[in-house]
Amino acid sequence: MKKDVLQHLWRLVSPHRGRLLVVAFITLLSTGAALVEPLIYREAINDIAGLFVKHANDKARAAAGEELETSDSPVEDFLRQKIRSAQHPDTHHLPPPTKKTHEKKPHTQEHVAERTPGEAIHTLLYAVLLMLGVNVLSYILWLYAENKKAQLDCDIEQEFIQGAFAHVLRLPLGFFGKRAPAAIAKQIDQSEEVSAIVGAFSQQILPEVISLVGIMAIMFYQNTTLALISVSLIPVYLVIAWRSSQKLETGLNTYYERWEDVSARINTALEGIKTVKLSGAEAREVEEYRRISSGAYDNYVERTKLSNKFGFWEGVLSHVATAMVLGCGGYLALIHKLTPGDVVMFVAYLDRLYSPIDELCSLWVNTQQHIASISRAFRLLENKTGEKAGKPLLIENGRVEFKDVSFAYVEDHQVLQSLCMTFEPGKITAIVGGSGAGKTTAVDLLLKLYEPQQGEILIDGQPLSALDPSSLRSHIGMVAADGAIFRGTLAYNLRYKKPDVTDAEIMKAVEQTGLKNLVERLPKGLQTQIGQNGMGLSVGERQRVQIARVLLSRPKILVLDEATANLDYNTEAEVRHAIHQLRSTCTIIIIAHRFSMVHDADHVYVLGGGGILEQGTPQALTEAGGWFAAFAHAVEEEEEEEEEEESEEEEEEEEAEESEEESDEEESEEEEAEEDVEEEAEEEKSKD
Ligand SMILES: Nc1ncnc2c1ncn2[C@@H]1O[C@H](COP(=O)(O)OP(=O)(O)OP(=O)(O)O)[C@@H](O)[C@H]1O
Repeated sequence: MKKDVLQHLWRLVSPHRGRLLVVAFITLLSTGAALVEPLIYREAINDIAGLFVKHANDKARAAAGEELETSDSPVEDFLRQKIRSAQHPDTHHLPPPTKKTHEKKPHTQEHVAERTPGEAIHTLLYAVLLMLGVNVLSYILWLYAENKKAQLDCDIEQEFIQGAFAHVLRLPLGFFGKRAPAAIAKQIDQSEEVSAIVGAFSQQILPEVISLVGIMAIMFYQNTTLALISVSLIPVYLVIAWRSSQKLETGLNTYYERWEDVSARINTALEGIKTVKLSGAEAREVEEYRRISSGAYDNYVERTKLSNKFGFWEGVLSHVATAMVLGCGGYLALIHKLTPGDVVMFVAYLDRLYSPIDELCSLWVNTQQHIASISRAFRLLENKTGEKAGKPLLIENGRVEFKDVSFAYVEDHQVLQSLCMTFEPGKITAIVGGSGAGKTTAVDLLLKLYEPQQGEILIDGQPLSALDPSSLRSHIGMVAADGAIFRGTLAYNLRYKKPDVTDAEIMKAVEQTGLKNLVERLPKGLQTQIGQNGMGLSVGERQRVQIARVLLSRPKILVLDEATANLDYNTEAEVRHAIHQLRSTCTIIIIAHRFSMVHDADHVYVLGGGGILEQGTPQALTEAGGWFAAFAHAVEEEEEEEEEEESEEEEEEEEAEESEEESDEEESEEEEAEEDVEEEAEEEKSKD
């Protein structure tokens, strides 16, 4: 086990060491029964054996005409008489016992002392009561320790997962591009492993070691020869256990990685369920799952087989040891070197001796596995690339300045090169350019999602590198085409960036973004549950929810990255109107492929080749006849076509409605005429 993993483990449990020790101590007390029980067996069995010894001696004494012992107790005499007549029906003619009192001597290892039936019954009764008492007490203590441990488990587990989750959330965005979210989630969620490790520390290692030492001490104290025989196979046992742990430890990292891949695969398919269905890829996804999971299952079966193989040899050894103790113990009892109670006691201890060794060995193997799994989470914690805290942003106007900013995601592909841009407060600045020109990258740098390799970005003169990311982001509202809608109510989603906004504020933002109809249509209005990724909302509605969310946060800097790409022109006009209302209090940055979104901007930057191709007002750029002019021309034509299509559709709809109304009117006229005819006919009938 590596030193750093031990350090992590210690850091995990050390704040709770007091409670851990309490659980360990109570568990230790509860295992005390295991130490006491064989001693009770010995006393009970030796006293019962003493009964037979006494009976044999009594018979010999009677044959020799000696006086038989008796007691003052009538119960004792009755039992004695009962046993004698049950064992020897022909001895009823024996003379009644005289008043010679019995003297109770202790058993020694060489011989079993005589016991009267009363004494044997007495011991048996005490043994039964003592065993019951000890076991019930031990069970109560165990229960208490279990409950304490469950609470401790939850606390440590929660602390650990919470810490890992918080740490991962602070890692830079680049980290999340490398691994599937489900695999990261599995790496964070180490609940089973934490619980097992806490259990090992609190309930297993210490109590098992102490009971092992206690059992050995008692065995050696009772009989060195038999104790030596009992422990003679332990070294072989330990070698097997050590080899088993070595073999099972190898490849653990790959093993856990495979299971993470399995989770990631299922999750990815479920997240993209619509694409899976539309591509008819259900069977392929299942086959892919089968391929990935087969490797993980094969590995699991291999490990289980290996573990069972070693388990088999460990079991054989403990049975051989029991047989040896029984054989040698029986022989020693035969030659009067041990009492039968001693032999039974040793066999009972032997069972308890191998059980903690077995427990400790499998604990070692299991703990290795749990630690291998948990150290994957520790590795996440060791990732120190997390966002560093900094000074809070003291925002005044929200002026943004890019000063010679260069950035590359990977070597050999410079996305931005010495980029200089200024975004003035109270103005709308647009960034346009071809696909892959670096527009989104530029605003991601402004949001501190990535750090530029060169240059500096300033907000109201404060360099971004010195600012706290959370403070910075709290002043910037960003609407992106791929923004998330979370599972929860519509109100929860709207409040996500600013949880304390009032219902009235929400309703205002809802109106500004054209969401009013949606809210009225939904069964529970703002309290309607929205599915994962906005399931249940149209794409345009999802985008409007995000725009409303950002408007509610009243940002000083507003960034719209393709925010209206999925809106029709009427809704886009509504949103544009809402955005323009913020103009006086906000620095607005718009990235768009639609001319309608940028034609009334105050300034436009055209990005390309890592830098600025053109800049100026939309009018100046259109007249200059460069990239922007071509863009404006092409997009205008497209937009006009789309607008025409939309207006044609609207006209058609209106016409259809009108014709429906007309036909309705005609129908109602016909119905009225029919009703009149029917009425007239009835009137004529009644006259007749
Ligand atoms: N996480 C990433 N890792 C590596 N390369 C990336 C990453 N994100 C973007 N890129 C690359 O950086 C370049 C700029 O991407 P960016 O998204 O900023 O372009 P864009 O101008 O916003 O494009 P579009 O208009 O298509 O959205 C592209 O070549 C893209 O492939």
